[in-house]
This record gives sequence, structure tokens and C-alpha cells, in this order.
Amino acid sequence: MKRAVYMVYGVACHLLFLGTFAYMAGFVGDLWVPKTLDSAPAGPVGVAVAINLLLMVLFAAQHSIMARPAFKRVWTRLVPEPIERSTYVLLSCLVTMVLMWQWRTIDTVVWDVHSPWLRGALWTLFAIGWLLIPAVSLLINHFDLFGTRQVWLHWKRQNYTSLPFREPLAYKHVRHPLYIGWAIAFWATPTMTVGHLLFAGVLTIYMGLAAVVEERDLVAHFGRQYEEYRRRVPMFVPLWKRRTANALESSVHAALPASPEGSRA
Ligand SMILES: C[S@@+](CC[C@H](N)C(=O)[O-])C[C@H]1O[C@@H](n2cnc3c(N)ncnc32)[C@H](O)[C@@H]1O
Repeated sequence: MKRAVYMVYGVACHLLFLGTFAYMAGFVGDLWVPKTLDSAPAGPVGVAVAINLLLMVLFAAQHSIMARPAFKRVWTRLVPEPIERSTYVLLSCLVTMVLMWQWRTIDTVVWDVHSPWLRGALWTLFAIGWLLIPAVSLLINHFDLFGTRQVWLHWKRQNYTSLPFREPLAYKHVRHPLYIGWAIAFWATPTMTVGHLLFAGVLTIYMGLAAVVEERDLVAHFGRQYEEYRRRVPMFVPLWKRRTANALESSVHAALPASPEGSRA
């Protein structure tokens, strides 16, 4: 009975993610859905900026803190291991929904592209970004990332086994293609407002920092294999010269507090 409940819970959390993701595409693109980044200007700009920053800090804190090993050790005393990832997914969806629900529009236009060709190209890029995210997650570990593999293994009375290091397709060229997909999805728009720019800018900076922290975990988890991968493959920009990239990454690493152990982001 418990295994069936976990299975249903895991699948429900996964489906909730897919729904939240689809809504978010409409939210960011100002398309189809009732509430979007640019749908309803409200109140003074200073207040809107403060609320939006607070929402994004909440989003970043939930995503980062809950992925750390120390947090998971305490957390799994309350939440059973097989549904730990699904619960992470559930809370990530809830935080994302709050962000979208409470988002304050700042509709001052930063750029507005008029050329139909360029508009078409930017919408194509937007679609590529949103398609790249599920595609890359399928390449690497989609069902593990969203917790359904964990409940499925539990359902079959099998122990959880972590997935091995891999370099499928895009991972041969950059170490964080998923974050590149998100960045494209956030930035590719023919009409950029101040609110949209704030959203894209803050979340892009967050992903840059999250990738650095995630890599410490990945080195701790995969060991030399990931260290060697880091030496060989650039972080975000394909063909980026390793020397420049290494210097940049080292300075970010130096600015962050030391982390002794590894986990999944
Ligand atoms: C949220 S995903 C983000 C992956 C990466 N930052 C990206 O942008 O593509 C994090 C998960 O990917 C896994 N992961 C990242 N790179 C990997 C690799 N080369 N091989 C296997 N797993 C990897 C980590 O273990 C973690 O569970």
C-alpha cells in the first residue's frame, strides 16, 4: 500500500512539474496564460522591484538549500528517502507558482524589435530554449531528476542506485546545457521590458552561481572523472578558450565558501 502511495505521489509531483513548466513558458513569453511577466502593471516601480527580488531570492534559496547534502540528511529524517526527490520537485513547483502569482509587472520597454524577420528569429530562439530544457533533461537523467525513478525503484523493491557520469551530445560541448536552455528561454524575446530583464538577469546570475556550487558537488560525487571533464569541456560557451574560462571560474570558486561534500542540484 505504502509503495503504491509513493508511486502515485511521485507521478503526481512529476506531472505537476510538467504543468508548471508549461505555464511558465506562457508566463515568460507573455503568451496564452492569464498571468504573465508583463500582464498587469501594479504599484510603484521600487516596490515592484523589491517584491520581485524577494520572490527570486525565495526561489533560489529553495532550489539551492534543499539540494545540499547536509539539508538532505536532516530532511530525510522527516521525509522518506524514496519520495525525497519528489518532495523537492513539489516544493520547487510551489515556489515557482508563488513567484508567477505574485510577480509585479514593470512594463517599461527596454527593446522592441519591429522587423518581422528578427521577431520571428527571436520567437524561434524562445521555442528552442523551452524545448532544449526537456530534451537535455531526457539526455541526462529526466526521471531521476524529477523523482519518478526513485518511486519506481521503490515500487519494484529495488535499492536506489545513483546514475553514472555521462557525456551525451550537448554535454560533450558544454557542462551545463540545461542552464543554457533556461537562459535562452528567459532572454529570447522581441519585446523586453524592465520586469522581464530583471527576471532574466537575476535568474541567469543565479544559474551561474548555482553551476559553480553544483560542480563542487559533482567533483565530490564523480571524483577525477568530473575533474578531467572540467579541464576538457567549457562550462557554458562552446569552444570558449579554457585559459580564460578557468581564470573566471577560479575567481568565482574563491569567492564562495568551501563545500566539503557532494549532492544533486
Ligand atoms: C539540474 S541538473 C543540471 C545539470 C547541468 N547543470 C546542466 O545545466 O545541464 C543536475 C543533475 O545533473 C546531474 N549531472 C550533471 N552533469 C552530469 C554528467 N555529466 N553526468 C551525469 N550526471 C550529471 C547531477 O548529478 C545532478 O543530478
